[in-house]
Amino acid sequence: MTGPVPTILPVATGRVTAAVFWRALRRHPVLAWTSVATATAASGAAVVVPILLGRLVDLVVAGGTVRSLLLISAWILAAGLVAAVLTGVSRWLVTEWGTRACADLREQVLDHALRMDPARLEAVGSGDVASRVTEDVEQVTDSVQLAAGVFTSLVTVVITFAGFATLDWRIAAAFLVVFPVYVLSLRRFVPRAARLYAAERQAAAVRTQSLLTTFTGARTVHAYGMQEPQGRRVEEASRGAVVARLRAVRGFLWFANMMNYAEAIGLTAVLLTGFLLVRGEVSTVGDVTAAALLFHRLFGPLGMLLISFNDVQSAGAALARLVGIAGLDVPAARVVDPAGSRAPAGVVASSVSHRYPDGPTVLHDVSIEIAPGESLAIVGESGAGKTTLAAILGGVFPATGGKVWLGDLPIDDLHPDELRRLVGVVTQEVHVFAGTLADDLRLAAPHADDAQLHAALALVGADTWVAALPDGLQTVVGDGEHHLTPSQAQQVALARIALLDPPIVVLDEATAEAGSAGARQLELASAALVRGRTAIVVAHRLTQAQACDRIAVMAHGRIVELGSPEELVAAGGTYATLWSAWHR
Ligand SMILES: Nc1ncnc2c1ncn2[C@@H]1O[C@H](COP(=O)(O)OP(=O)(O)OP(=O)(O)O)[C@@H](O)[C@H]1O
Repeated sequence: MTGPVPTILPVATGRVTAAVFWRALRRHPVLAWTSVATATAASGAAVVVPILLGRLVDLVVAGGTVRSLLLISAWILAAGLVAAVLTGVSRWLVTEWGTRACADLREQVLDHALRMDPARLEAVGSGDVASRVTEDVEQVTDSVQLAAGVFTSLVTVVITFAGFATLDWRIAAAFLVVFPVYVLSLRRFVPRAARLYAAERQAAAVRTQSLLTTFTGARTVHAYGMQEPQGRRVEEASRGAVVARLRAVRGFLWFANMMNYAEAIGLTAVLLTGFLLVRGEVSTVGDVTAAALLFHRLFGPLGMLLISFNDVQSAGAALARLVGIAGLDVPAARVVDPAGSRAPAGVVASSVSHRYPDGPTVLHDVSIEIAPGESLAIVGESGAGKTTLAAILGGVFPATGGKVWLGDLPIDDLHPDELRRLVGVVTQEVHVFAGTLADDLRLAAPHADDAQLHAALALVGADTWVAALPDGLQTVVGDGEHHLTPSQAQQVALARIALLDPPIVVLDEATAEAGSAGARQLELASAALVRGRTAIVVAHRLTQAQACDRIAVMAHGRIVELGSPEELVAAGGTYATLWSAWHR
């Protein structure tokens, strides 16, 4: 049915990352052009200030009049003011531009992460995805300010260098001695930084994964007394992240030092050349002063550009990981016709087999046909493959072999939205989302009104305890809020399915969590949900199986008995033995 599931999420190449980011930037042309225009005007106005200061020096040396000194001072003031205002405006525009581009990308990444094939998500572990949609998104968003700085610095460098060259080309040429220092430092730093930052982000992802595994498996960790080895694993992952971070910082400090050397060399070269030119009377003290001031002005943004290579590399690594998710081949969003979803539909499995990544085959050649409106119970020993088969029939993940049809449609061809409208699944892991109970229920049916929510709760027998909640449907539930018992959480999950009202339901041990009083209640809730639908029920309680039209008995990944409860009891096989034991 599907090939092996890749076990790592892709990271985009530099070219793809740049192309995607460029596309995101181009989506806002007005902001783009106004940003470029104001940044150029701001830099132009700022370059005028040192040039006018040079004039002022020459005027003082030549003994100019007070009026001419005041006039030039007024121009300096005006140019400085214009430069300051325009710089502020351009920074705001560039930040706005970058923020919008990042927001587009973030939405795309989140959308792709949510639409990802669950089998792939399971294979790669949710830690990697979590770290990408949290830490990497945060890093890229934080880098917008940096990118705005880089952009304005770039414009400043170009405009200032042009101003520099108009003063005296020899001084401009002297300034060029800084470039060999820059080039050599960059050539050494850039490839190292790429490696160091990628390693740093990877180590952070490993740490997140290790923490998530520990928290989500906290009960198992406690139950098996695994606190110490698990703690060691987390500690190792954290140490790995710290070491990777320190390596990256050391690499950066070396580079920052090289930038300071370059500044000293550049300023010495400019002043020395200026001194020789003034002595040879080919240039004025004012021009050299202006050149030194321009150099000083140039060095700030130039240093910013080079030093931010550090952060640009780091943000680039994060961006590449985001683009890796944004580029995943996930089904496109489509509007589904809700009217078509309630038509009766059967389920057919043909030669379905399955193996989890790196595991043995746990389902072997399972074929079964469930007619529209028929209910099928799956029973069998622990590990027989009941949950796996139910999950595959419910489209939770695809089988590694064989084919499944829901109604006339191969399950692989169904868009996730269509799939969810066609089949409602309650797995063993029910989750109560943080928020009001009403919000939790409306996840399944966003437009349901309170009366519909109450009706769904009544159907699954939850109306009494919901009525007793402090704020009824508006009670805030979830972690750290009003606690729902496992059986209440199961009922909420069942009520969500009732609201979704799909023609097919897959209920996997919906009664397993509860004590015997609650179990009976949940059994009734499941039975209410099964009525009038095609149903696949993984049944641990045989009374639940007995209420279904047919029962499939599984052992070692195969269906070993199949028939109505009466037929199976009469056949005197495995089910008959189980039933008589249950009855006793
Ligand atoms: N996510 C998984 N990764 C690897 N192996 C798995 C996974 N889930 C189940 N298995 C293995 O697949 C086999 C079938 O498991 P499955 O949960 O489908 O059986 P089951 O009959 O539902 O058992 P139970 O009643 O205990 O839930 C078992 O050997 C189990 O260890």
